[in-house]
Amino acid sequence: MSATPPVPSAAPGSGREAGRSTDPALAAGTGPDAEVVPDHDVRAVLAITAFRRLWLALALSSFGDWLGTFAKIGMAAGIAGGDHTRANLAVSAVIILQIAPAALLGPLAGALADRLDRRATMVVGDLLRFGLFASIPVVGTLTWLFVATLLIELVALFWGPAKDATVPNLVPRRQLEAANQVSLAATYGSAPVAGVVFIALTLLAGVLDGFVPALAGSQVNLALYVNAVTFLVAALVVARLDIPPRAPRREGARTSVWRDIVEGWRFVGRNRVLRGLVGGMLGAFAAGGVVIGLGRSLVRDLGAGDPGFGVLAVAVFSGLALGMWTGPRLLSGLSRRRLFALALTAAGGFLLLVGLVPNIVMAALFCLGLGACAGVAWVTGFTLLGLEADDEVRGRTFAFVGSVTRIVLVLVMAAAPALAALLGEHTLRFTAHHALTYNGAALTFGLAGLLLTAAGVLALRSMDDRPGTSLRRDLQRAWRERGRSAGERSGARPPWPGTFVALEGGDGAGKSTQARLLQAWVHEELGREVVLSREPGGTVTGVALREVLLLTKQPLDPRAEALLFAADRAQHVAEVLRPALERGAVVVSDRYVDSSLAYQGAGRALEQADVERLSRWATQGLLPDLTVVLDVDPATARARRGGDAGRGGDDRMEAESVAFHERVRRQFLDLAAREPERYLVVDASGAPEDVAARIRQRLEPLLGSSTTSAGTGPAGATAAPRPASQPATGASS
Ligand SMILES: Nc1ncnc2c1ncn2[C@@H]1O[C@H](COP(=O)(O)OP(=O)(O)O)[C@@H](O)[C@H]1O
Ligand SMILES: Cc1cn([C@H]2C[C@H](O)[C@@H](COP(=O)(O)OP(=O)(O)O)O2)c(=O)[nH]c1=O
Repeated sequence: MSATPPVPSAAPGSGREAGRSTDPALAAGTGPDAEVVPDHDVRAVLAITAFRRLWLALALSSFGDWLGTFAKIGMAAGIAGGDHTRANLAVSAVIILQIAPAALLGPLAGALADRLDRRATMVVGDLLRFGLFASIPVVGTLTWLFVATLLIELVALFWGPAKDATVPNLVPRRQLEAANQVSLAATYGSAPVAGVVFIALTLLAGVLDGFVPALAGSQVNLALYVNAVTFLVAALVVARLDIPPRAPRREGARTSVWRDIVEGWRFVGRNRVLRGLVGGMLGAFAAGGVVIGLGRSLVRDLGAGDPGFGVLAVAVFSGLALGMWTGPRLLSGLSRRRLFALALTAAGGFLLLVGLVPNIVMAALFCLGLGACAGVAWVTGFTLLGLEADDEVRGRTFAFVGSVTRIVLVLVMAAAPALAALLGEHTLRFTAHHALTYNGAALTFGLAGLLLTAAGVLALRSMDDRPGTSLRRDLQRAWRERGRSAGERSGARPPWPGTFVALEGGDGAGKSTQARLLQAWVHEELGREVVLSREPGGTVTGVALREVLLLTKQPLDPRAEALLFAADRAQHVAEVLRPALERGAVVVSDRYVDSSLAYQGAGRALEQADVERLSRWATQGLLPDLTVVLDVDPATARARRGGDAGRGGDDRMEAESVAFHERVRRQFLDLAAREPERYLVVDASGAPEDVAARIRQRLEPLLGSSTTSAGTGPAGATAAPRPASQPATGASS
């Protein structure tokens, strides 16, 4: 099965590939907050022709799969006739047949598929599915629908691993995660499209079947034919694909599938976090089983037919896609474990509402929320699974989770209609004229909602990584920082008591002058410990690097230059900034990360993302609480430098062209414009005291809120440890 339902092992870039990754950028994380810095540029990964084609084929097949699923469910219910129970059973049977093969034979088929030629496997697989889907309406019996469903899924069992295994051969490892994201978008994003197309086709078929005999009999025939054609097109696309030869497989990897499964099971059992994760995922899949198994029945009880079912399916899958795509970015600052558990709990709440509110429009809205929360849970759970599972057992863990979640799904789908029948219809009477009647399907939905909420709470209990920190405060903070880029996200600072201010701007803008004024104010007026430092050269090692960077007469390659600035910064953070912040000091740094982004990124025209990544790595994501950009035109700055007797002649940077310094200035302003809440731009052409007053005005609330920290008070205030070089004394150059 390749698209329905969302199961971890179905996606490219899942454990098997991730497990093989040796890219330090991808393998960096071992905990949920560990920094993973893959290249997320979606356009760049789709620019790889071979991957784009495979992706297109995946999108087509997924679209076909979803359309086929809706059509088969519709057809099963239609053939089964008006009897409620029979229709439910037929729908369940279709879905069980669709999922069971992967649950039971997934790992085995994966191992077999690895021995076949991948392109041939995919092409033959798509052709077979074309034939099978087309045959369903031609034969038109319930039995053949079941048989064809089973066969289609068996084919998909081989197609999926062939496709999954191909992706890492087409895409550099660094871009695997982006490839994963666009593949997910294709797999799940095609669901709402398929839902809309399904509705359109069923409505259209109603009009057409008078004219075209092949469409008569069932409204869903047209959908099945369209679906068959998508597989034909996908086969043609893959046939033209240029797949590089395969890397030899590790010996032993194909020995015993059974042992692999057992090992995966043991590993999960031993690890508290994985237990929470897998438990939560099972809860989510169980709830999914209820939705799929009883969705149609619920819709019917709400008085809507096939189109109504389509609407709810569109809502769920739109939400799913939305949640997967935007959710993790939206609350990027929140611990992933907490996000996972919260998303599960919220999904449970929505499910409960779907069951409780007997209105199709409200149900569609709640389904959207349900889908979105489930999408967030899916992506975070999936990522956590990859990060938590040790490299060598990761593939097996994914295989295990993939199989177990499917089995749970199947069992619940089979049990849900029975439970619904058992629960039967109940009427809540409020007054003589007001009453609400719930039938078994709605009650089962409500029950599943409660169970999912409980699963979320239990998951949080078992894997919370911030015990003692209020969840509400964490959420508020994450909400304030929502939508920041990956770079900024990892900059969410650990809760150290100090305050970090960086001063940025061109050479001669007045940074050193302002740093001294700031130091005096914080120390004398606020009575807090101040650490004044600078880059490059804030440490003994840094002073040596500074010599090379600014004074060398030898040519220095821009990349070497960027690396040396980053080396200086790494030492600076480790030796000066971090300890001071941990102590609770106010740290003022004359230049920081933004200087690299401006001088090496914009000035030297190195790739912005590379410079950013380098700095992030060097600083372990530490960003200032406030960055002050002293803005002045390069000519004025040059004139000031010329008038500064303490300086020697221009250094390597200062000697650069006017255009270079213009680019640097523009970049500082652009960076500030992107995040106004973390930046202050001051027109630095005014008098030093005016500039200082403006900075103080902005800093006052920031420093006021953290004056309770260690190291405050007059006694400790004078002991402002300096970095090895004493940048505060004299001009900084
Ligand atoms: N606002 C200002 N107006 C005029 N001159 C200034 C101002 N700020 C600083 N200067 C002078 O400009 C020169 C460079 O200042 P400095 O603080 O060393 O800049 P930077 O650290 O940004 O290179 C010094 O001679 C300083 O006295
Ligand atoms: C920190 C940093 C500085 N630089 C440059 C900017 C400055 O020209 C030089 C540091 O010189 P410095 O004399 O400390 O600055 P200023 O002239 O403003 O007082 O190094 C970079 O190019 N990248 C960086 O990451």
